[in-house]
Amino acid sequence: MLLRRRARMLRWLVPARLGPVWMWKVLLLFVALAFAGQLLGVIFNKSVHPVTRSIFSSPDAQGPSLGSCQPHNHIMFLKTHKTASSTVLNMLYRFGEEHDLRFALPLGYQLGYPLPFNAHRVKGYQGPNAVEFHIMGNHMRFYKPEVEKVMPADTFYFSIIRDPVALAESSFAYYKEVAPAFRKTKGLGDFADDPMKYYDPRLRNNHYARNLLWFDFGMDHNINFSVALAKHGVAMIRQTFKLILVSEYFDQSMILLRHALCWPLDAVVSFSLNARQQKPSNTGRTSGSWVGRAADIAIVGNKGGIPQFKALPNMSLTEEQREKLRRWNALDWYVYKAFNQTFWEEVTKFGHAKMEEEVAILRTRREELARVCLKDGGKPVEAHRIRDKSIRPFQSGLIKILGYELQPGLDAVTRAACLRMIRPEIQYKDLLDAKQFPRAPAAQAQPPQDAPEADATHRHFQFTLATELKRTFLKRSPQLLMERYHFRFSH
Ligand SMILES: Nc1ncnc2c1ncn2[C@@H]1O[C@H](COP(=O)(O)OS(=O)(=O)O)[C@@H](OP(=O)(O)O)[C@H]1O
Repeated sequence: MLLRRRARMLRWLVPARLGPVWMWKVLLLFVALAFAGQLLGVIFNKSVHPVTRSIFSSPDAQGPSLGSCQPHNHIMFLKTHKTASSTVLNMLYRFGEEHDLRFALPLGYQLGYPLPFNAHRVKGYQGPNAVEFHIMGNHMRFYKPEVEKVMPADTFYFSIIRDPVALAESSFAYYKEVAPAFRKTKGLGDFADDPMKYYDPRLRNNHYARNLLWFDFGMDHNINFSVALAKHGVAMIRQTFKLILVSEYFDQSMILLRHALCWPLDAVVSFSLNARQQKPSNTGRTSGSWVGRAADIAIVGNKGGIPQFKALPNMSLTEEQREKLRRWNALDWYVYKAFNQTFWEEVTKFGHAKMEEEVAILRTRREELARVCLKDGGKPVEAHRIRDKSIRPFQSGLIKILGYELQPGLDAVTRAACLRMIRPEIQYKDLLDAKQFPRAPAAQAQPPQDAPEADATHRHFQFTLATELKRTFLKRSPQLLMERYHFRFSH
């Protein structure tokens, strides 16, 4: 009796809770279809349209129409020092790599700098026009007859300049321990007050301290200033260089460059490379670069577990000292003013409204790419915070050169494109070198040939060498090592 009642209860409960069998069948069919759909979607997306998922293949990558031009691919960029030229070179590296172009790469890391350029400094050079080179852009002291041996006749020449005061700040911070004229000073203001007290034109590496732009363009940077001479220099530059970009108007420069080269928007979107760590000034003002205090210190080593400190150079400048620096760098100041004017004449020809519109598009695109590619919204970070050692920027002197960390979890295509945008110059050159000369020995294994220890490319050699020495030597005498190699380790 009791059993029968329980059985009746069960029969009532089960169908009521679980529903009829046909309903289960329909449900199962739905689940199976949904699963198959998901599976197909994944397979389809991965194997048929992998690229459509990447932000780099969105229509925004092309930017506003360029008309019916053909992209330039014979390009010579004179990479002037401390002018944002590494950011520009990164774009050339990216474009060349993506389009399988051939670079006129240096044997080491610079094209013979600071000696005037010689064609034999190019790796793989076999005589005039024997090999087709597309892009040349590493540091060199310009010397046209030799460049013309390497680059085809239809090459587009361009370069970049920066306000000589800002350039002096950047150069001072970077080459403080390298240029004798800077080494002896207490700070940049001290140098500006009386440059002749510290400057000896005969000393190696002092070109970093006076008319560095003029020097990089291949002219005599110690010659006394006269308007006639300066005009002649400007005319010489104009004869060869079709476009001179201005670091202070970097985004407008990129728009002019993109139209001159007929390149898609993404080719000129970049993240600033080689930036110094910003510091608040003691007056609360920043000068476009950091203005530190004499009391600022950097840890330069570790001796017996005790950190070793060194004072950071004093970078602060009064308005009077800024004016003195303009006078000291009078040739550069003249060049800057002349090409700044030319630049704005070009913008007028291009159209101010159109320029504003395209700059806004460029900035939006950069923000978009930064959000996708970079950790923490693209905030530059100190080298030792970058976990991937292969993308740590080179460190010079006591100041910190910042780099970027990639956003984790990117798909392979996006990651590769993002990585290109933040790969530091030295590592990028190595990568291109290895691609162009697959069986050749690594460049950094060679002893430096180009120039003295100040040569930025040799800094990498020093870095490599010092890294090897680090374990055995640093513990015993970090200070000695710092002085010998002029740089600070980024752990
Ligand atoms: N996009 C953009 N716009 C404006 N300024 C920029 C940009 N990218 C890099 N920079 C600044 O350029 C300075 C580094 O210049 P270079 O890369 O030419 O240096 S180097 O000669 O190759 O060492 C360095 O200047 P300082 O920070 O004043 O030292 C960079 O911050």
